[in-house]
Amino acid sequence: MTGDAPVIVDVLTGFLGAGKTSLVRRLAEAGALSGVAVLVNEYAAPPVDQSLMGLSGLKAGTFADGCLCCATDGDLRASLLQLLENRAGGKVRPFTRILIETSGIADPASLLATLVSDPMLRPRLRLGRVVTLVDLCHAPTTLAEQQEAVAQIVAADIVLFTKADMADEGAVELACAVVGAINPIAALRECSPHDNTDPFDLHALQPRHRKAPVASAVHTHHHHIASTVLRWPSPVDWAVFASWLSLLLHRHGPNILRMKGIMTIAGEEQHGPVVIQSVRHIVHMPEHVAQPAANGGAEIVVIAREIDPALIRRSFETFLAHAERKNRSTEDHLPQINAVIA
Ligand SMILES: Nc1nc2c(ncn2[C@@H]2O[C@H](COP(=O)(O)OP(=O)(O)OP(=O)(O)O)[C@@H](O)[C@H]2O)c(=O)[nH]1
Repeated sequence: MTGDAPVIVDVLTGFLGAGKTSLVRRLAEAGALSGVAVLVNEYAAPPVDQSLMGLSGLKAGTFADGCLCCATDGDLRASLLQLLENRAGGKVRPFTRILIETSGIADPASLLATLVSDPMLRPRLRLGRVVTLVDLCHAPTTLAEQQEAVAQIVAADIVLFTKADMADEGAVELACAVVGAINPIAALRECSPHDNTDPFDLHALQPRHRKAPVASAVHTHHHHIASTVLRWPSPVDWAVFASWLSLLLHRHGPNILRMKGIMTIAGEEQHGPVVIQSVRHIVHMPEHVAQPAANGGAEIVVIAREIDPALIRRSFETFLAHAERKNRSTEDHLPQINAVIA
C-alpha cells in the first residue's frame, strides 16, 4: 500500500473488431499514452492483440513509447493488484492512469463492479470514463443481435464511432439513433482511422450529436430496453433518495441497467450538486461537481430492461412527494414505495 493519490482507471470497450486495439496502438505510437499503463484484457487464445502490440504479459510488462503495456488473461483483479504492487515497488515506470482494453465480448458491468467494490482495489483506484467503440458498418445488426454489445453501450460515458471512412452519412445517422435510444446519457463522437485524440478527453473530441436527456425505448433481439428521465424541482433529501434507490435495486436490480444524473442534496446546497451513477446494481460514490444542477433539484436518466420506465418515474415522484408532504422518517415510506415499485 502507498499513500499515493488513487490511480484513474479508464475503460475502453467495444464489440469484436470495433477497433479497440487499433486505437490503443495508434495512441501509443503517437506518444499520447505517456504516463498511462494499458492493460489488455483478452480471453482469446492465441492472444492476438498482445502479439499485435508486442506485449509479453504482465510479469514481463513491456514499454512502448513511454507507455506501459501489459496483458492479462482474464483475472483482472489479480492483474491490477500486481500492476499497483509493481508501481509501488518501483518495478515499472510510474503511471498515473490505467487504461483497460476489454475483450470484445466483455460486459463492462462486472469489470466496473470489481473496480468499485473490491476492498483491495477500491481505495487505490478511481473510476474515470468508459469509452465504447462502435463499428459504424455493423452497428444496427450487432446491437440487434449481441447482448454484450448492448451492455457495452449501456455502460458508456462516451460512444466513439469507428470506421467512419467506410460508412456513409446515412450509417452515422442510423447508428446515432440506435445508440442514442439505448443510452441517451452517453456523448456520441466520431473517430477517424488517423485520429490520435485522447478518446477519454470529452472536450477534445468533436461533438456529433449532443442531446438533452430524453426518454427512449428500443427493442433488441433479446430485450426491450427503455429509458426515462427522473426530475425533481428542488433539493432532495439524501436519506429518502437512498431508500428509494436501494428498494428499487433490491426489487429490480438486474433490470436497472444504468443510472446517471445530477442532484442537489437538501442541506448541502453550498457544496454543489452530486453526480449519481450506477451500472446495474453497482452504485458509484456520489461526487460533488462545480456545475449547478439544471433545475436546482434532480435530473437523472434511468435505463431499464423489461420494465415500464413510467413505473420507475412514478415511484420516484411518489416517494419524494410523500416524503416532502409528511416530512417523516424513511420507514414511513416503505409501504408506499413497495406498492409503487412492486
Ligand atoms: N477502415 C477502417 N478500419 C479500421 C478502423 N478501425 C479499425 N479498423 C480495422 O478493423 C479491424 C479490427 O480492428 P481491431 O483494432 O483489431 O479491433 P478490436 O476492437 O481490437 O477487435 P477484438 O480484439 O476482436 O475485440 C482491423 O483490421 C483494423 O485495421 C477504422 O476506423 N477504419
